Amino acid sequence: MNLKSARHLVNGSWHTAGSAKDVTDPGNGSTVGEVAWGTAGDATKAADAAAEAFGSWSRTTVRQRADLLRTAAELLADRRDELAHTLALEAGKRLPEAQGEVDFSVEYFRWFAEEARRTTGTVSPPELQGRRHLSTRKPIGVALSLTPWNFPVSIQARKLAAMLAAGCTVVGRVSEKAPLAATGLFEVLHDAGFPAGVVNLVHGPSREITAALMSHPAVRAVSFTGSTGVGRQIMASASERVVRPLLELGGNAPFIVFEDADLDAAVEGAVLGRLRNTGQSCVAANRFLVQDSIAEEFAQKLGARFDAMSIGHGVPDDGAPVPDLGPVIDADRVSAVQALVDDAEERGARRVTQRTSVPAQGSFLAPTLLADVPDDAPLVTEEVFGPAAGVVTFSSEEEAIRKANATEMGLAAYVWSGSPRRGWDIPEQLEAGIVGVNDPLPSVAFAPMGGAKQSGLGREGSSLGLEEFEEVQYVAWRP
Ligand SMILES: NC(=O)c1ccc[n+]([C@@H]2O[C@H](COP(=O)([O-])OP(=O)(O)OC[C@H]3O[C@@H](n4cnc5c(N)ncnc54)[C@H](O)[C@@H]3O)[C@@H](O)[C@H]2O)c1
Ligand SMILES: O=CCCC(=O)O
Repeated sequence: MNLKSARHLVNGSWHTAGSAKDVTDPGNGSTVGEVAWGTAGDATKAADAAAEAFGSWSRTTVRQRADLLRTAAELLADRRDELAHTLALEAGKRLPEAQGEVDFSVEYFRWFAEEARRTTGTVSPPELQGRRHLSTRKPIGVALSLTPWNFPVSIQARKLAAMLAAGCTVVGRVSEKAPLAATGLFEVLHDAGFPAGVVNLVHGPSREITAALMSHPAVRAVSFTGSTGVGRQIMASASERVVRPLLELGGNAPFIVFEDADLDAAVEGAVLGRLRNTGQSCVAANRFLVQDSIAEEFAQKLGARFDAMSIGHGVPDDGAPVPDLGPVIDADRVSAVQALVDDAEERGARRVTQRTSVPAQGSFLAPTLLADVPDDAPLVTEEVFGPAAGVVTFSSEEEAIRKANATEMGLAAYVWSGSPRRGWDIPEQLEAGIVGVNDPLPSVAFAPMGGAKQSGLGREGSSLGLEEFEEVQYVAWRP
């Protein structure tokens, strides 16, 4: 595999048209590779290739598609360590988390290899003698897979596996901040034997490439993961040609802890829920809503856990232990998170964590917990996307639910309680697409992933993820 150079894949051939940009290791600022920097013309060629391949690929049997997806899963698993190493370097991940991301990506290819065979339709009983009513599911057309840097491999895998299982051909674009391992994923698909033109990839300036792809007449679906702001722009441009949008956007997950929770388990859940991927996860626990009777104890225990974490490069030299926390993606992310913390302190929030020192080289932040955070502080009203969070208190279930839902975002939410009734009742009242009950890591390939409100439209994974790339055709038949 060539994991130093993110190239374009068009009609089965790799090339590096255009100039190139460096890809940087957030853990020390060194260059780890380069990404080809194409143009709108390259994007159009990729969409042309996908359009040309659609006719034959959409008519392959589900058995053929399932077999290829299974081969891709096996090849991806074989290349796991190589891919994870590059992924850890370019995205600033801890090596075990990068390995976990590739393993998770394998699951999507396995799952959709199985789901491909279940694209069944219905036959409805007729109301008049002799008539027949059938509905079938067909691939929608050329689909676009546009993804961010935080989970660059697994988010592409979640989209590509579903699109290919449905019988769509694909053009992908990945974030220039972490394009190498994601390009390695496309290489896996190429090497697994997907025919030329079925899977294409183009790198380059986001607006120009996306505009060229969205205006291509064969493109019928766009699956975008990223910020809500860019998601709105994608949705507006999808409206021009009535392209079907699937949008996985920003979050602001409440992590609600009731006084009947196992407090130590809740604290451990909070560490994982907040600090997985150095806090840069769309489903991350963004703000802690804690019942007032246990709020101080929760904050002190969580603050102590944050302060005790080791911080460093995610791929340490010479067999040194992997640190508990890696860098964030770049200096802009450091400043954005720091600004939210500073602002909350100016509004009267109290710092619970003590540590401020971080490694001198690279984009690091000390994990930070604040208490007594006002309800309107951006630290709790906005997506932090980094290793900091605030504790807000509540005194009743009603107040917890009101505060949890007081956001335009609705991706994930977490509930910690020992009460089976709360485990059932509270999720029903939360405006979120995903709820973890005593579970800080809800994502699995076989369950639906997606958000309510401004966190997005549609679902990925599960059987619903396949339907996003299918058109239902109804046939009324008088034999
Ligand atoms: N809901 C989910 O499943 C999910 C998953 C991961 C990340 N996210 C969200 O993504 C955001 C962080 O990722 P990001 O900073 O890469 O997001 P982003 O929206 O800035 O970028 C996402 C992708 O879109 C491209 N892009 C940027 N501006 C564009 C434009 N004007 N037109 C077309 N493409 C454009 C980027 O190059 C990147 O590839 C967070 O808000 C996070 O919550 C959501
Ligand atoms: O950032 C969003 C993806 C998170 C996940 O897949 O669990």
